[in-house]
Amino acid sequence: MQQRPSLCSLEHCFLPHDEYRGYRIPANSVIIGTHGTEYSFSAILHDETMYPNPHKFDPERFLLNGKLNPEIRDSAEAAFGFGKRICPGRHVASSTLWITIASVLSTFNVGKATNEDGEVVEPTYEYFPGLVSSPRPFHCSFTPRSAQAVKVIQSTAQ
Ligand code: HEM
Repeated sequence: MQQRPSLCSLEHCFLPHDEYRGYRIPANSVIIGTHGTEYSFSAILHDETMYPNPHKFDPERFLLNGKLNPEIRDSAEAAFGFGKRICPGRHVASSTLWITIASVLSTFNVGKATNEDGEVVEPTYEYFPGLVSSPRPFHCSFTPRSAQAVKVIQSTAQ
């Protein structure tokens, strides 16, 4: 089974015993924040009360009249962890994702793949299982947006 390695550590060992909202946490318990898993509807990022139909790819759920909807929790509030062990790479990660996605979308039309008969191939939306999951490979289509975009893309090839 193929699984990408992760830079980040999610699990923490709780040294003294403690109590949180009436739940007893014995000493040395392993604590893992439930950010989200591909099978879960209760994890923070798949909370149906906050994100209806949480497994649907639906970026518009974060928008209201073309702007960020303040009623919808920003997923970055949970995706990078919490408290003193929050991900120290979160600003690098967010900026890198932003510039990478913006660069791709400014130069390519991204869409579903077609087969040899010209029929649209629906993506599978399947994930590798695991604590940190990633999508299984799927076919899609990248088409340069213009002749100018082709020049920009070619200028980046070494
Ligand atoms: C989208 C990309 C990333 C996501 C979603 C992510 C998410 C996380 C999460 C959930 C944790 C655990 C926080 C906790 O226990 O509360 C974590 C920890 C960590 N991350 Fe990231 N991370 C990302 C990128 C990066 C990058 C680019 C770096 C380094 C350049 C990095 C370095 C670390 C380190 C060193 C820790 C352990 C921090 C500690 O235990 O004190 N991460 N990350």
